Amino acid sequence: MTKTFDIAVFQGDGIGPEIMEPTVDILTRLGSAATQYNLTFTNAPAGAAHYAKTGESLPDASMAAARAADAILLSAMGLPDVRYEDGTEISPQIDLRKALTLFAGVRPVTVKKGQKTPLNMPADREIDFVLIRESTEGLFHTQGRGEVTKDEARETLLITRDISEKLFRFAFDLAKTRKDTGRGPGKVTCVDKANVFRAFAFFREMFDAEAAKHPDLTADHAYVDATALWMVQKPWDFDVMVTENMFGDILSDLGAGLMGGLGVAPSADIGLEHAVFQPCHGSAPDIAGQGLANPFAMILSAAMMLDWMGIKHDNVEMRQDGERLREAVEGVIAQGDILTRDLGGSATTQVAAAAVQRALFGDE
Ligand SMILES: NC(=O)c1ccc[n+]([C@@H]2O[C@H](COP(=O)([O-])OP(=O)(O)OC[C@H]3O[C@@H](n4cnc5c(N)ncnc54)[C@H](O)[C@@H]3O)[C@@H](O)[C@H]2O)c1
Ligand SMILES: CC(C)[C@H](C(=O)O)[C@@H](O)C(=O)O
Ligand SMILES: [Mg+2]
Repeated sequence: MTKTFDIAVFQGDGIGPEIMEPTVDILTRLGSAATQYNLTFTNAPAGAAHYAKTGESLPDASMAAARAADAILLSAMGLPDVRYEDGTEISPQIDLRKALTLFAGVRPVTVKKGQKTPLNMPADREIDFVLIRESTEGLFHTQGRGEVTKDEARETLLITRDISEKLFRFAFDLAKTRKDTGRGPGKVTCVDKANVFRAFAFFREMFDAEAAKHPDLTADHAYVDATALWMVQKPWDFDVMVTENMFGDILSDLGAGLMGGLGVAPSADIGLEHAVFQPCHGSAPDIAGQGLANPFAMILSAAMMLDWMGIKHDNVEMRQDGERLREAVEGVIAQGDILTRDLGGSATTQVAAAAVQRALFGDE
């Protein structure tokens, strides 16, 4: 039986619409060819340009569309020159994460054998780990509400039991799935700064409590500064790592760097009910409107969306399509002759996306 799923689409700012359009084209084609599912799309205006025009960064109607949708696709939001009155940038993606309690920011880092990486990696090595960034609290708790006087500025880092327990359960479940499918050794690393901050000792305590429930998995701890070093020196040692919001924001860009750049770094912000799928990168105003944007991170985020919906709704075809889509992008990257400028090629956004369609559908 064919089931229809509605996707809320946040095209966002800068290169956002340029990478969203080919992604929605691919998803539409996959949905039309499928027999077990069909996709519809609801446009949800939001972001910095929308704020500049209307005074609203995340209109109620867009928030309602996000809540009503089966999944949410988001390209990138924010522009350096458009700011709220408090001086911070327009960032409705943070509001979405908080409003929909999307505590698990899932940011996979993979470098296949032979894929370009700035690391001098032994030929027999591959990188394959998942960084889970808590995405609703931590140092982002007072985002936009920090106290600033003439002589002092203050922000608060918040770690709660409720969110941490959900976060760690998610991390161990993911490690178990990866182990069961032969993808990883079944190890979760808690990345913190428990040597200095009581909040992180509390974080670690809750991690250890969840770890005790999973004797079949390995749990370890690493300080965030050492983790940055090891992500460069021996990234193949990680399986699932789980960390606070700000640490995860920074380390996930380092992870993107290992893969060759932000243009190939997908992500998913997942809660118990809802999820947003978006690249790790921003609106790239420096290259917007020139056809230079790499669409792969956005397309890979769409593949994560199919994975998530396929599991949630037990829709085998959708899961298979998620896998096929990811393999198509990986195939184009491995082939190496049709790449955008950030990966050393000269293909436009449209040409790179068309190569993925060819790999998927066998187009001429
Ligand atoms: N998730 C998001 O929506 C998100 C993430 C990060 C930054 N931002 C916002 O985006 C704006 C720009 O921020 P920034 O410049 O620090 O980060 P950015 O990620 O937009 O760009 C950083 C660098 O990476 C390049 N880049 C990014 N995505 C690319 C792609 N798909 N293809 C090719 N090159 C790509 C850019 O050209 C730039 O040189 C800011 O307003 C920021 O707040 C949004
Ligand atoms: C643009 C910004 C608000 C966002 C964040 O800090 O979470 C981005 O850097 C990300 O990694 O998704
Ligand atoms: Mg970031």
